[in-house]
Amino acid sequence: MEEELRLDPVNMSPFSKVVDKGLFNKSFNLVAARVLPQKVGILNKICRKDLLELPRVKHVYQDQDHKLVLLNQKATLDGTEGLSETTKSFINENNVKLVPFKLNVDYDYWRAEDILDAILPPGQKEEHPSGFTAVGHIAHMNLREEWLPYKHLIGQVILDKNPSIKTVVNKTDSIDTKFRTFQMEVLAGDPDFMVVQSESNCKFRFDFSKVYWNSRLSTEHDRLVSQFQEGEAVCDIMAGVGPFACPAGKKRVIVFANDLNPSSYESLAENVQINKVGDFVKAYNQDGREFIRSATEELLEFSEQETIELPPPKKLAKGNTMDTPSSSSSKRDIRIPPVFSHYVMNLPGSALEFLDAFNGCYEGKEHLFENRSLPKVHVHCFSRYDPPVEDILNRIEASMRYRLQPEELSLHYVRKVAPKKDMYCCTFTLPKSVIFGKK
Ligand SMILES: C[S@@+](CC[C@H](N)C(=O)[O-])C[C@H]1O[C@@H](n2cnc3c(N)ncnc32)[C@H](O)[C@@H]1O
Repeated sequence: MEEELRLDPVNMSPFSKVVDKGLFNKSFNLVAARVLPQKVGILNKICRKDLLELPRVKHVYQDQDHKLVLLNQKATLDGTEGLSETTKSFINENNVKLVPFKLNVDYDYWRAEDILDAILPPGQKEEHPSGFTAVGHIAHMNLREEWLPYKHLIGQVILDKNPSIKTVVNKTDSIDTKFRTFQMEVLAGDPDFMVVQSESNCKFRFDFSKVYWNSRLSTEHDRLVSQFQEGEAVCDIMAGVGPFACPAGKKRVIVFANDLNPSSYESLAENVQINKVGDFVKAYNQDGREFIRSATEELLEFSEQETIELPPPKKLAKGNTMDTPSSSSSKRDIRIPPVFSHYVMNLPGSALEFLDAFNGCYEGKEHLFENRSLPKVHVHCFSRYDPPVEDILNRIEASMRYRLQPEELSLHYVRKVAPKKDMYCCTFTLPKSVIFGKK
């Protein structure tokens, strides 16, 4: 088992905004075996268990024409304790001298957890706040009230110990705004909120203080995108900055992506460009309820006029072409379908209430589905019930005015957002009587 150096509590006022790094200079008294350089290899081999094995600490040092090999922390200078019989014999047979060794470490040596454990008052140690969510160069923390007096110290430690982090912020309220953004306070670093975040093989640029982004949803983004097929059309009604839309566009899925927040819309449009999916993804800035209807009509018009012309397959070395699903056929155009195959609604606090907009959205257009499946809806929601099915079926019915049978609803658990609040994705096929019925 690896040994650890221990850092005792340091005395620092919670109100100091700057960590006194000098307080973390520590010396540890150890014992070293002074051996000839040619003996280091054999010592390392046969006495390994008795040598110092500490993360981020080298255990062999030069001492004139000899080497000093550090022994484990239990070893005593007279060689009587903390060493195995093999090591003791090696020491005797080779006339090895044991000498005192002072190991000095400083602030740079310690991990963020060690430093925070030493600064913060004793309590539930495992809950000391060294964890954060990274969004681009921003470390996003959600500090509990008891740590707030130390927030600037915590921020500095996080900044110092994570080279890719340039800004540390703390969430100062719960998310309840219309656009699912939250107030934040800079604890350390530059007040720069413009980030570039990678996900699903795409890059997303956005202002983290103005739009919604949650890196914990990456699996959910990938899960839904994997259900979309090349050439299908997807209506992403609450698209944010494009974490469903851009990866889907890369798969040559046609996406109408919308967000009501003007800042999200701007970033969405920019991310479409950054990820070079402009042939497949169109960005909109409307209310979701109106968008369900307007996008459904616009897609039909669009499909009657246009096809998407794909660039010729990329040339590879020796004249081979890159083999993609559609480059195997000689046809290079993708026909735009007249109907959406999927509607995505990721606004878990209220998206179920938007389902009424599907009533009559394909009224008089039954013929469009003669050779196609009816569209699927993937709508996210929260539920406080366990099991949640009845609660969700009731809410779908209240909004869509149609009672789904339990077997018509596929419920995917996404994540826990609070002790009694889970997020789900409900997937179901839009019933004929809903979409072909009256508005
Ligand atoms: C939970 S976020 C999800 C964003 C994105 N789909 C994702 O997975 O990261 C919900 C989004 O819905 C947008 N929004 C809120 N109300 C809306 C509405 N009435 N119509 C359309 N979008 C809305 C917010 O601006 C926010 O970007």
